[in-house]
Amino acid sequence: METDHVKTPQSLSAKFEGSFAYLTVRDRLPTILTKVIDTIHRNKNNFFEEHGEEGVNAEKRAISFLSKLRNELQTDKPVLPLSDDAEDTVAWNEYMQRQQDMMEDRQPVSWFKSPWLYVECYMYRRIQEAVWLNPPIGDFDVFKEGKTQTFFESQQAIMFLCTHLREVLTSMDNPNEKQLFDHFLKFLQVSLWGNKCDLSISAGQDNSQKISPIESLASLQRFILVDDSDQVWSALMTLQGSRETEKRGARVDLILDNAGFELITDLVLGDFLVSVGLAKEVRFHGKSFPWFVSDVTKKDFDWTIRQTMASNHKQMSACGVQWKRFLKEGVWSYHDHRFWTLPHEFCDMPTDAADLYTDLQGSDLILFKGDLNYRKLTGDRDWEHTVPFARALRGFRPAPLCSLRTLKANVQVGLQPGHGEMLTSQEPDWMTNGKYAVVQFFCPPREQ
Ligand SMILES: O=P(O)(O)OC[C@@]1(O)O[C@H](CO)[C@@H](O)[C@@H]1O
Ligand SMILES: [Mn+2]
Repeated sequence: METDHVKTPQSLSAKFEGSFAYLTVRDRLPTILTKVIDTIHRNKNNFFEEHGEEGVNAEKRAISFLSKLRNELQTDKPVLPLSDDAEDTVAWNEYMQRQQDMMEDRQPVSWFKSPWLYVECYMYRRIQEAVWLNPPIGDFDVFKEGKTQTFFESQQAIMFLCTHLREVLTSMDNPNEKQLFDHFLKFLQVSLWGNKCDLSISAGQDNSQKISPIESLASLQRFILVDDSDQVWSALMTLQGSRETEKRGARVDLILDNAGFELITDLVLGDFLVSVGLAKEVRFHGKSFPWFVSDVTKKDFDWTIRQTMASNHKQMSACGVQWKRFLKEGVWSYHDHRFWTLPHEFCDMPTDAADLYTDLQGSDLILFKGDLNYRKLTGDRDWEHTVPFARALRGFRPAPLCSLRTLKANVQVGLQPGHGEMLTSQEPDWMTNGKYAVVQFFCPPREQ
């Protein structure tokens, strides 16, 4: 639904030589494929132990499939239809046709000529195809090792955060609105910066782990380019006391991004919201297969809660126990939908995943974590920086929503005139260096 006078710009693409999209497709994606191949190879003995010769054959076939894929990418071959028969195969192949229909001069859809968002998502789906086509290793998560490692590397920061949360919750006896808001802001910002990288915010660079993630927030404030936190707060506050008969608080949907430290920051935020009555329900949405290296799947979600429960650190394990209880009581729930691992822009959701859109319409606040979700919200297009966020959403308006995102791709809307230009002149890579962030909110207008 195009309601505004601003024309929808073209998609970012590797066809623009030298662009961030181009460099990603040329350098980053083949490197990721090489690492995946290496991971599968290193697990050869495990596959043999579990499945005998069949496991080794599966390993060989998957590696040969992925090497071929890497070659197709590097030589800009036409993108191929998927050949497995998963739940989403038809949707992917239809989308490829849609891309084909948009190509100029009937050129084939290919890695360096088609939209970056599409080809990058497609690569992760092809990696999964390699696994699914080889049933003995069909359950293998090629990114699991990395996700586990980042979780263990950020133990110190996780302990700080869990301790802080438990202290806040036990010390808050009848807090006033101002106190509640201050704490809310902190947990929201920790979740925001959790997206910066998978290591801890406080001590990612060295290993000293002296500063708590909470203490670093003040110094990071100036890097938040758009901060609509007060509107997020208002969205939550309108639900306070407005439903006398129901339990107080909002239904919050948290569209997760990465596992490791970021997931912990999201769980801590979800815990805070529910524990202080700002939310009556938190629904976490993850991916249904391994995606973009570090994204959360159901297995990662469950594993993280189990690990947290099993910690020797008292406050950390107390958090894990509480989280398990929230899930058991249904106050928290985990959901996945195949749409989150399709290449579509979110404005396609009403037509291409109507059930998910209807589901999200029941939310009081949707929090979208991370860079890829921002790219999908805005269609990964070459927008002017001053275009309003509402315009870039192009009719995607299921409920009040907010993007919590550190900038790692060159799309940014909703800035004040001149702001983007100033940043470009001072720091040409401000959109991709992960230093900056946005808390960008949109509320659909009320029905007449
Ligand atoms: O969504 P996330 O985890 O914040 O970031 C995903 C990401 O690392 O992958 C893409 C680059 O290949 C970019 O969208 C972004 O930099
Ligand atoms: Mn991610």
